[in-house]
Amino acid sequence: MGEKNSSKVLTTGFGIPVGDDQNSLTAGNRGPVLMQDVHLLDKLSHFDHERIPERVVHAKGAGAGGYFEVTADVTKYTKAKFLSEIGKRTEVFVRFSTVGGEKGSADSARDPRGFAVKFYTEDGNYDLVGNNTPVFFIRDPLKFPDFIHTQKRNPATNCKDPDMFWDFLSLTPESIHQVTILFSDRGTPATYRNMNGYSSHTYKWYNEKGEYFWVQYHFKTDQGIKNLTLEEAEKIGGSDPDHATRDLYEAIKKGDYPSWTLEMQIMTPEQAEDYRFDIRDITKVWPHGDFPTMKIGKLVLNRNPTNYFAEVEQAAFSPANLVPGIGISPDKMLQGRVFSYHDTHIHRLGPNYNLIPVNAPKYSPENSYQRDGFMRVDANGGSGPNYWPNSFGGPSPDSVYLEPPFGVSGLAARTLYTHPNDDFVQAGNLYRDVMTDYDRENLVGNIVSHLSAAQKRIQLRQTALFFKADRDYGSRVAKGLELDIKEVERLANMTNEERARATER
Ligand code: HEM
Repeated sequence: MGEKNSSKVLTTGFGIPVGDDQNSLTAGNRGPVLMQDVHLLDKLSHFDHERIPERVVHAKGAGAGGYFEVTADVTKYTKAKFLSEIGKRTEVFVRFSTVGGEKGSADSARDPRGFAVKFYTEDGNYDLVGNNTPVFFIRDPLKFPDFIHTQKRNPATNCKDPDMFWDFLSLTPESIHQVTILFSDRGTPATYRNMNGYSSHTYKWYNEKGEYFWVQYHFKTDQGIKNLTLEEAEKIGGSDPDHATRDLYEAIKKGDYPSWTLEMQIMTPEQAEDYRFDIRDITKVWPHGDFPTMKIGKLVLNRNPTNYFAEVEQAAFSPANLVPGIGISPDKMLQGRVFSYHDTHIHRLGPNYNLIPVNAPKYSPENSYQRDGFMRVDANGGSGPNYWPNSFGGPSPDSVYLEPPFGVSGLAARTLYTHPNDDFVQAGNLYRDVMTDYDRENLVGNIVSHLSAAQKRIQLRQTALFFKADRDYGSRVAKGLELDIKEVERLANMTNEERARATER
């Protein structure tokens, strides 16, 4: 198998040759075992400590290596070096995932899919940690832990719970756009190769002159979008729960390398100011009619990991890993995310997780004054200075890498989010204008099949939201659930607070 055992003599973890790996050291041929069987103790102890915490979300996933190639000149928008010329290639590592399930859960689950890309650039690692959906359920990071709790298991039964799932979503009307995508067949992609990836958030690009732009990333699959129907997903979930993981591995193994075309939406700050949708609101898209996409590159996956744990399980992505030329936007969800990933990686992998080969920069030296900590397994900065400023020739900051200054304003307060457009218009447009009759039929069927397991009052509250997005949409769900359509309409006409009160237990 591996190169490591090339000497062919089995050793302990400390390299000491082992004479017998089948029979413990015992007193007499039937035991008991002697405490001095250090090989047995070492082997059992290492096994006892094999598991690390799984990711709190996105625990089940598959990964692969490859490259990103630039196909258009974007230097007037960004000074990011890896995007600096047509034809330039950058090594990447990509991990796809489901969100709510555990590490052993089925790849076919109805769930958004994670689409995380690590670019190993000459200015350090840039992570774009997106999903296969252009929007999200919530727009405030304060809601994220509660939202995720409802997608996981009931604290008493330890089972998935449709009441929790729909209770939270129906009390969180801004989720309607993402819920509509999730319950379409796009909620169950056929494979990881057959789905798009999106930044979902708005990010900032800035150029050499210090001018900045708001951007959204769209990785469009070159394999074509393919989804599973509810029946297909349920069948595969039972018979082959790792189908998407295997599909990715097998395709790359046989040289059928999957690829995605990166298309960008780009907006000037002036255009953003009076734009009809809030560019900081991750529950909204920028309709392509307003901002057409521009093709700028190609992402190709052509290398399977040789060891899953080493590369995929230990991969640690973070929206905080940005390179000069790319910044975050004032989207408060994104602000929350730039804290959360580093924090969770320390819990999952330890404070030196940045030195694990899949996470370490490959094409720029790590020149920091960070030292020590658990599992600092490299030279730890050797004898060089461990503080700044110093006059011993240590690395120094260079202002050329600073992000240009940007303005922020406003009164600090915990205020209810308001914006002239409402949360239902884009979900309604998606239902009416983008979906086909077949899509709408499956959407309603998928919702009815899931929502029917929740309490009646929750069904009513959620169906009122579908109704607010589109009358036909809400009416068809109501019919499928055998709800009183008059009651649904009455709830739809209430404010969110009134609706919540009217449907309390
Ligand atoms: C405030 C909102 C959010 C918070 C606090 C949050 C937090 C987290 C955490 C703690 C992890 C586990 C990371 C690990 O253990 O390696 C994670 C994984 C992930 N999140 Fe989020 N998340 C948020 C929103 C989002 C959004 C909006 C997206 C997509 C646009 C997203 C995409 C991902 C992906 C793709 C992964 C898996 C990365 C991998 O493959 O290792 N998350 N998130």
